[in-house]
Amino acid sequence: MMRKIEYPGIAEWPELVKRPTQNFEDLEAGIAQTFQLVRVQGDAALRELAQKYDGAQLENLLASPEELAVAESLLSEELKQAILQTYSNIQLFHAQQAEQSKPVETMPGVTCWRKSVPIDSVGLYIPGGTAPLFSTLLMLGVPARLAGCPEVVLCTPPAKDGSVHPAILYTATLLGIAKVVKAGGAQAIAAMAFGTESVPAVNKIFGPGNQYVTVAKQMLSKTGVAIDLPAGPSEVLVIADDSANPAFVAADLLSQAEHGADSQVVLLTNSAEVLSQVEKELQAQLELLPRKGFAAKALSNSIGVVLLSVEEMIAFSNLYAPEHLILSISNFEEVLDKITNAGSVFLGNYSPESAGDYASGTNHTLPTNGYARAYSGVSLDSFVKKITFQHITPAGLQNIGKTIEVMAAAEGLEAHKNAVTIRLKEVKNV
Ligand SMILES: NC(=O)c1ccc[n+]([C@@H]2O[C@H](COP(=O)([O-])OP(=O)(O)OC[C@H]3O[C@@H](n4cnc5c(N)ncnc54)[C@H](O)[C@@H]3O)[C@@H](O)[C@H]2O)c1
Ligand SMILES: N[C@H](CO)Cc1c[nH]c[nH+]1
Ligand SMILES: [Zn+2]
Repeated sequence: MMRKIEYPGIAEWPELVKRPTQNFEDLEAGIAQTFQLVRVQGDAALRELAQKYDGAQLENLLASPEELAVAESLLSEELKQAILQTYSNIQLFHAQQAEQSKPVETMPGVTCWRKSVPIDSVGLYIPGGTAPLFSTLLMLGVPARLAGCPEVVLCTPPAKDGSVHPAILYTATLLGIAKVVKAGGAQAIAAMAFGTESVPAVNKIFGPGNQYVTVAKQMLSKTGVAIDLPAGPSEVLVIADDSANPAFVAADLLSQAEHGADSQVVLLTNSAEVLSQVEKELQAQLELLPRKGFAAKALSNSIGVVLLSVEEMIAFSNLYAPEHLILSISNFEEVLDKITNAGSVFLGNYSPESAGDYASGTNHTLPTNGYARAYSGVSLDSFVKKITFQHITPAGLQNIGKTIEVMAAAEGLEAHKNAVTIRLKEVKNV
């Protein structure tokens, strides 16, 4: 069960907001070996590691056109409808993120503008180690398509029999993604970063995953391949006052705890009574879960904290910077402006976090492990570069030229100054 902490002083908070410790050095050493193996042996390494980590013996690393074609017939109508509804909601929410940058005349004759240009090739990692997260494919594939990225590659771990879940294949087909690679973990990230015989190297890699996937993505920082954000083991922080429904709160905590043993969930409350009721609910609901083992382990890494007031709880939450924040408090409208660090926020007793995981339209690929202090979740912007343009007329150069010359001279960069002076001389002579 969760560790219970009552009225910790502010000095104790920095220790409390630390996620369960991981030995990153050991992880990095193993991942560096995987990177090297994939760089040198390409597809052969992917086959070897699929056998080692996923128990799958693969002839072909790519899902075949037949596997893709048959997937639809393996899904219920109900599930296909749910996928289509979710697709539509994500599309609606992300389409309105498109930026319309208008040209700005900063001085007469000096015009600047910015244009969003899709990233040429992107790789999507879809987690599949313990559950086939086809919802993540919608979260990444819909904005990739809206942005207009021409080349989209998908990697996901194979099941033991070498198959990929039909819902992932069906969703890939809906999105027009034909290259579905059966590779998981750090080896999938390496394949998309460096390329193999079957997997093209891409410019940017997207997607959440366990610690191996997340650390592998972070290790790419010096390779020239971009990543979306560190989106590791799922987490949720619930702020609950005495208007909260303990059964709902427990259900939300368990919804993220069941993702994996390395997930963490946090309950903050200003009522010791709410904490003990939630604990009872957690025990009862946990028993009913098929993924009880994962959830119980995650709960043992989790905390329930009693604080003095809503203000204190918000301050603690801002320091923790949760991936998901749920406000189960009566006056949530009054505190929205005080939230400074969170990936995605759910308001009131009837906004379960699962709504954002699946269907409301917001993106569920979100920063974990405190990275919400500085990172945003995936959005349409994640799939484009913003290129700036400018055009200066001869009259415009006369207006701005002196400013450039003075600044360049002050920095001691004479050639910069001269690039203006040489033109101004010509403009004056015309
Ligand atoms: N933050 C987010 O936005 C977000 C969204 C969805 C899911 N998630 C998280 O994604 C994760 C999915 O994890 P998962 O494990 O189910 O699937 P996964 O696909 O991320 O990882 C499975 C792969 O991990 C590798 N692996 C497993 N054990 C290994 C070992 N001992 N050494 C080296 N590699 C190993 C294997 O290659 C395997 O294919 C969960 O932690 C979940 O909480 C996060
Ligand atoms: N909660 C996860 C993000 O941390 C996303 C997800 C996918 N499926 C269910 N949940
Ligand atoms: Zn979830």
